[in-house]
This record gives sequence, structure tokens and C-alpha cells, in this order.
Amino acid sequence: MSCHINPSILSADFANLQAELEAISTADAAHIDVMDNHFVPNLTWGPPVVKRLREVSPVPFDVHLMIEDVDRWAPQYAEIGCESVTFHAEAAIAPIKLARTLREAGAKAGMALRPATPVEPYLDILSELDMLLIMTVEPGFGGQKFLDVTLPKIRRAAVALKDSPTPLAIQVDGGITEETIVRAAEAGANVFVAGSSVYGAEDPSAAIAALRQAAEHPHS
Ligand SMILES: O=C(CO)[C@@H](O)[C@H](O)COP(=O)(O)O
Ligand SMILES: [Co+2]
Repeated sequence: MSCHINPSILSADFANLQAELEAISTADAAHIDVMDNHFVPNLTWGPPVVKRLREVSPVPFDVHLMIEDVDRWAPQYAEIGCESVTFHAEAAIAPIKLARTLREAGAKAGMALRPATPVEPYLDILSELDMLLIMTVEPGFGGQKFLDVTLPKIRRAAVALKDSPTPLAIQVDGGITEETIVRAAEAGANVFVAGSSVYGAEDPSAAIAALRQAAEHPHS
């Protein structure tokens, strides 16, 4: 698949979220970080706010759930029209059942791994998913430094998925810049979340284009 750039609105101006979504209309999706102050020590928004934001967004929603009790809450995000819903493997009680429920509700199903969670125990269930999210920082906050220690896991996942009969995207999230995106892409990632490097830039759409160029043509 071609590379996708999904800016995270965690780094956007919360007082102007509609305008901030319009500013990333050249992106493939908006990345929506949902945090509950339990799974991670930070708190953002829930279904009513996400639903209204989706109604005014020019791009699809890629929801990243950093919440406990995710088997119960995740389906709501598919039902309110979010195109992709990702739950954490560390939080899900029944990931196969949850992925099937999300797909039945019309969303793509993603599963995320914290930096220290290995991919190997999950290889057999990847066919139930549309996307594997490999966190490249500890989840909870934007603006952190990319963890190079996660690169071997991205490579192992890409190798395991090479001959998969069902296409599966590999997303990376955290510390993605024009420099780190090259290493992540070379390791095998193809969906890139970028918060501070897009919304911290003077021109978000130029930042999206630069990230896309760096991921697709790393040595040009
Ligand atoms: O899920 C998270 C953080 O937990 C991310 O989606 C961040 O929002 C990415 O921000 P940057 O590291 O790109 O600033
Ligand atoms: Co995220």
C-alpha cells in the first residue's frame, strides 16, 4: 500500500478544532487520541465530542483508544462513523471478538502495542485486523522523542506480514519527524501518525507533504 500520513489533533489548537481539521485536508486521515486517565495518565475526549468533530471533518477518522474497558467502549466509535478504530492489546480482554465487532459495525479494526509489548504473541490473530499500531513512544502525550528501540519490532512485524493473504497496515505513532519517518518506513511501516511535527509547523499541509516525500523517497 502507499504511505499514509495521519496528523494527530492532540497537538492542535483545542479552541479551534474544526479549523484545525480543515488545515489537514491533504492528510489521509485525522488521528484522534482518546485517553481516559487510567490506561494513560492523560485525559482527552469521548464519543459525543468525537462524533461532532467527525461531522465537520474533511478527512476520515483514525481513532486511537488509550482506555481501559475497551471491549465495552470501542464499538461506539465505529457506530458514530469513525472509519478506523484501534484498541490496545494490553487493554483488550477479547481482541478477536472486539476486532470482529468493529468490522461488523463498518470500521477498520486496529490493534496497538506499547513500546515494550512484543508482537510475537499476536502474530496468529493479525488476520483478524486491518492495522497493527506499533507505538514509537510511551502512549499518553504528544511531543516525545521517537524510540529507536522499537525499530526491530517494526521489522519483525513487516517480515511476518510479507506473505499474509490479507493486507495489513503497519502504523507507527510518536515522535515522527522528517528524519525519524525515514527509519520507520525503511523498517516496514506504511501509516505514520504525526502530531507536533504537523501542527507545530507554520504550514501543516506543507509539513504533511514533506513527511510523505520523506517516507516515499527516503534518499532523494
Ligand atoms: O498516541 C499518541 C500519544 O500517546 C500520539 O498520537 C501523539 O499525539 C503523537 O504526537 P507526536 O509524538 O507526533 O507529537
Ligand atoms: Co496516537
